[in-house]
Amino acid sequence: MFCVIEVSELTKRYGPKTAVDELSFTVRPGRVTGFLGPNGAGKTTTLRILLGLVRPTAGTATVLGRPFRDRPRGLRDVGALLDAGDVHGGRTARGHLRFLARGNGLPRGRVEEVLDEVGLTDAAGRRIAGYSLRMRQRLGIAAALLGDPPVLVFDEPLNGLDPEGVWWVRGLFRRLADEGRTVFVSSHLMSEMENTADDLVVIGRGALVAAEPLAAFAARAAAPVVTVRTPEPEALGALLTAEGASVERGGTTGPEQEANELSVAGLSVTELSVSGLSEARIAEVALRHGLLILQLTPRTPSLEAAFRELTADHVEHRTTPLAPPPAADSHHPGGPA
Ligand SMILES: Nc1ncnc2c1ncn2[C@@H]1O[C@H](COP(=O)(O)OP(=O)(O)OP(=O)(O)O)[C@@H](O)[C@H]1O
Repeated sequence: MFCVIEVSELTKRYGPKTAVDELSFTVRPGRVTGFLGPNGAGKTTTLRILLGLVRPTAGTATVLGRPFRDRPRGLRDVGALLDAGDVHGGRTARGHLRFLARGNGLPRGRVEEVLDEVGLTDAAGRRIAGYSLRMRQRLGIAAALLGDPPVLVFDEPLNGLDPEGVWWVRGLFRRLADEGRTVFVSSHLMSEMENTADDLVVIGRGALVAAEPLAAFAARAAAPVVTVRTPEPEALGALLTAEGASVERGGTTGPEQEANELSVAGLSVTELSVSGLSEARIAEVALRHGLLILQLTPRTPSLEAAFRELTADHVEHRTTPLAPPPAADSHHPGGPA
């Protein structure tokens, strides 16, 4: 299978801090791939390495088979939005895009096309300093589209967009992917990717957590769990496990806490969390063995909850303020390593 972006054993250390940790994944064309991870997971660092702005400590990151630094075609090969705030505020949007077009040997007419595409034509003569974050995001997307590139990389492009803007960006990504381009989009929110991405690359603390189609991630990580309340947890639990389910035992309530007929019978009730079997199958197993079930409640965790759970061990707890990044090998845009 041809993969446009290939990251292999990539590591980036800043002093004692490992920002990216032996990370390997691939990104395919014709798909929108979400690059997900909690804040500080290493997404921006990975994207900056991919775009040749930061040098890795070890490993490789290639675009179309070569490191980005070795690509002379610039914006014609890869369009990127890294930081929407990283533009000269004194320029107009049109001036900024013309400057980029000139530097990349692109025709001037292309500037008007992308301004129109992102809906900035009317505001194109205004200084960028007066732009809202939303307008800057659109301008950043226009710059990424300028060279009509086959590969597009966006760092948190939905940040600061209103619902209409999010809807528009989603449509744009879909169209770009449908045209056969590679669209790689980072976010720290699964809710943003849920209706946007075809594939997911999930990282935590710089390391890979999952790389698979969104549908596979949903089926695996957000599989339905059935809560079963029963006075016969051992027997039922063993039977369900034998049927292939995975069973977790929850709390038990005694007869005095059960405000129903069971309190009369003097039974304690235990809650089991069962995954891997439907409620109908669970009920059928219980019936077949004459076991009493009091309640069967299916629940499907949200994808956001599944993502948070998966990356919970990988969340960086910033209890002390971060030291400003060193000037060399800057984390901030505009300072290639
Ligand atoms: N230049 C730098 N110097 C020191 N540490 C850095 C530098 N750049 C990034 N880091 C650290 O590396 C880790 C990964 O940061 P990175 O910005 O890549 O994460 P992220 O997933 O993009 O998170 P966010 O969404 O918060 O930007 C963080 O702990 C960050 O503080």
